[in-house]
Amino acid sequence: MKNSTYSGFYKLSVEERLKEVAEFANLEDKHIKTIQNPEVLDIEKADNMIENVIGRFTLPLGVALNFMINGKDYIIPMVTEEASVVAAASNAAKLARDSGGFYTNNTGSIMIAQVQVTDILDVDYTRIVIYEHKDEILKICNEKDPVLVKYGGGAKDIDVRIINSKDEDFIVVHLKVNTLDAMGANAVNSMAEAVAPFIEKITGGKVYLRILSNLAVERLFRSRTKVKKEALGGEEVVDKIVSAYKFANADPFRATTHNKGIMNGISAVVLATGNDTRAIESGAHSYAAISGKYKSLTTWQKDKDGDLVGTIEIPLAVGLVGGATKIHPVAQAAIKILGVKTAGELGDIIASVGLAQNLAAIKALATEGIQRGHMSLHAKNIAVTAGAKGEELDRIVKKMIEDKNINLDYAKSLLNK
Ligand SMILES: CC(C)(COP(=O)([O-])OP(=O)([O-])OC[C@H]1O[C@@H](n2cnc3c(N)ncnc32)[C@H](O)[C@@H]1OP(=O)([O-])[O-])[C@@H](O)C(=O)NCCC(=O)NCCSC(=O)C[C@@](C)(O)CC(=O)[O-]
Ligand SMILES: NC(=O)C1=CN([C@@H]2O[C@H](COP(=O)(O)OP(=O)(O)OC[C@H]3O[C@@H](n4cnc5c(N)ncnc54)[C@H](OP(=O)(O)O)[C@@H]3O)[C@@H](O)[C@H]2O)C=CC1
Repeated sequence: MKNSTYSGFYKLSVEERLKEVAEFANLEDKHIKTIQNPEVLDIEKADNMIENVIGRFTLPLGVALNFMINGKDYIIPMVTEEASVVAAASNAAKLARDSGGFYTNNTGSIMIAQVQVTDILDVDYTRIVIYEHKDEILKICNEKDPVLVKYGGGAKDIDVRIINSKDEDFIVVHLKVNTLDAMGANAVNSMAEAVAPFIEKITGGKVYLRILSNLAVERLFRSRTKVKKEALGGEEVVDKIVSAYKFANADPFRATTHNKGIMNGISAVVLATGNDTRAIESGAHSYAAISGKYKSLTTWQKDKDGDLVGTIEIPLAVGLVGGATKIHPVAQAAIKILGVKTAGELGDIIASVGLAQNLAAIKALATEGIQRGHMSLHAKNIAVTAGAKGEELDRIVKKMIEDKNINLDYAKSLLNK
């Protein structure tokens, strides 16, 4: 069985690391060449991805190690501009490994599209009329995407909600669509637009907005983990981590930063796999506030043995088909590294990375503080900004950490010396 645990992986050269990952994931030559070549997103492809293209923007692709999820080992590709994120994820996954790593479940791939119906006086009566036409509504939606239906997906159900706004009451029809392995935005938006004339006909109202909701409450991913107190440095550390969680859950100012730490990991995998980071970010923060108060997306508690147990529950509309996932060559290589076959498996992994990322951050915060680990890795960025290269760079980083003086002025003065 494949093992994603490596000690000191970061001490290898870039080429050696890629070789290890290639062996683990059985990467083909084309994937290796893609990862090695920053020019791989050719300008024609880029020009077709967005508008007014004038070039490309490259970011580092790293891998988080040590992840065991549902008994399977994964190496996790992450794209981020922030130092210490990848190290922290690997660190936490290593802590969780002794107790089996992460265990997940999810609610499936139902996306919601909203059709807003206005100019209706008798909203309660009309709501019931719309439900009577559910089968016709679903039929019109499904005619729009026979491919999705062929694979077992498509529009499955509706909800009809009355929204009380300040000026008027209106109706919003939710189309609930199983988008299978697609993120599904284009798929459900097409359905919402196709069904709008029929909804106008049966209600006598006027349809305005027809668009998906990024609050994907029927696409929830859950992950749990347990970390032995010994791995954390004792029960006292468990208590400190639980207390850090309680702070986040009680105070939106802290919860925002706590959840930003979770998204450090989540957005990095979402980006690496060519998925839509804004869709995931907006859904996550909205879900964190679903009770009416903005809270932590994770929970941390002490179990009867004094060990730390944690959970995450988060909407994750990620896909393997569609969007940039199928266009961006590095995203395809990232999917190959993960070895995932379904969007559900990808979501399970991403939720687990979020939980791990949060564990690393709050462990550091609750004990030694964030600066030692984070700033020692960030020191490399500072030394590069100062103009250091090669062996000189390593020496300057070492000296800044030793002297606990990690800033640009000091890096420049060391370089001049
Ligand atoms: C930074 C570490 C990992 C240092 O880690 P360490 O404490 O020095 O521990 P270690 O040297 O024993 O290393 C443990 C493992 O970490 C990994 N690791 C260790 N060093 C490296 C490295 N250079 N490159 C790659 N991986 C590394 C690696 O897996 C290693 O195992 P090994 O390979 O040695 O068997 C630790 O201090 C940590 O996890 N800190 C948390 C850092 C963090 O959360 N950064 C995110 C940015 S800060 C932020 O934006 C979010 C925040 C904090 O505001 C969120 C919040 O407030 O909740
Ligand atoms: N608010 C938001 O978040 C919005 C996001 N977007 C963007 O939409 C894009 C994602 O849209 P999405 O609908 O996923 O992309 P696509 O429309 O590109 O892909 C989905 C389509 O792929 C086909 N398909 C083939 N195999 C499968 C399978 N196994 N499972 C599911 N579908 C399959 C389906 O039918 P068929 O072949 O007939 O197409 C399906 O409709 C992202 O780029 C996102 O950024 C767009 C608007 C708003």
